[in-house]
Amino acid sequence: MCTRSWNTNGAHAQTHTPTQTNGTTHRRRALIILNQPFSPNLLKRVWASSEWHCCADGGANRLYDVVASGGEDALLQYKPDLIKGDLDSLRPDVRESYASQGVEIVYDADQDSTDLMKCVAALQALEAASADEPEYELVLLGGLAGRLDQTVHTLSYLHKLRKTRRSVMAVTDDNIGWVLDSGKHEVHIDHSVLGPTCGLLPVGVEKTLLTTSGLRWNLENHQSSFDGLMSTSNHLVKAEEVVRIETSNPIWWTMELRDL
Ligand SMILES: Nc1ncnc2c1ncn2[C@@H]1O[C@H](COP(=O)(O)OP(=O)(O)OP(=O)(O)O)[C@@H](O)[C@H]1O
Ligand SMILES: Cc1ncc(C[n+]2csc(CCO)c2C)c(N)n1
Repeated sequence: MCTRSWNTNGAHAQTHTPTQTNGTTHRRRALIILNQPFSPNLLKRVWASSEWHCCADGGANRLYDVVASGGEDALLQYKPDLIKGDLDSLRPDVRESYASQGVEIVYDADQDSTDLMKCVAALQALEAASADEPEYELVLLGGLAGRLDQTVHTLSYLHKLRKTRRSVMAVTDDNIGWVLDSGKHEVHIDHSVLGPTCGLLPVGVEKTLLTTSGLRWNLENHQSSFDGLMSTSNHLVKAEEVVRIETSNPIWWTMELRDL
């Protein structure tokens, strides 16, 4: 059984059993900022709940533009740990500002992998260097809207990442979503932040059998496929704090995010 939620303190994703260190629950979260617009409120929330902050190439422009109006103090408060990519989108003024603050900027010329993949590789290297520490939960800021090829890349990449990472989610001003692996899931819903709409999207699988509770339109051992029934424009039910989903194959779960 996997349990997850998004609460008012920021992204809170939990799958399986959290690691216990000296009797206390220890989770750490990594944030990768992609090159897509986001509101200052959303940034505040996901930044505060993350320990490692990385910008994928032009994601650094987005961070800088949201933060720079707050002056030097804000720039220092929102200083990323790493900027990485082929750096064809990073603006010279942004590069200069972060370089002068001592931010690590890594150029990776590979044209067979995206800037998002390059940043995930950096996170994996960081984790490999402290193998006794628990894996980071990963939050992507952006990636679910904008260019269709990039958006489908996000869907595909997270579908593949489920095999090697326990917890990855993508958040934008309008949506939050992640891949539910085959099995049973509980999603704890904070209705002040999430809804009203949600979707169960069988992308990357031929078909799946779905059983749900807590939704306006529930399914009972019902086949869903890209070619057949897709549960889009479904609704979270206000009276229900938990949505339960059983799926025979991996699917994308998405929820609408209310204005923060
Ligand atoms: N229009 C978009 N829609 C959705 N996601 C995007 C979009 N543009 C960029 N991204 C995400 O932000 C990351 C950084 O993007 P950036 O614009 O800096 O580089 P890019 O050259 O467009 O992307 P890449 O080099 O990865 O193909 C991308 O890897 C992708 O995950
Ligand atoms: C079959 C195939 N299609 C597209 C690309 C292009 N591409 C994919 S990732 C990437 C990096 C962008 O920073 C680029 C240019 C490729 N290499 N191979």
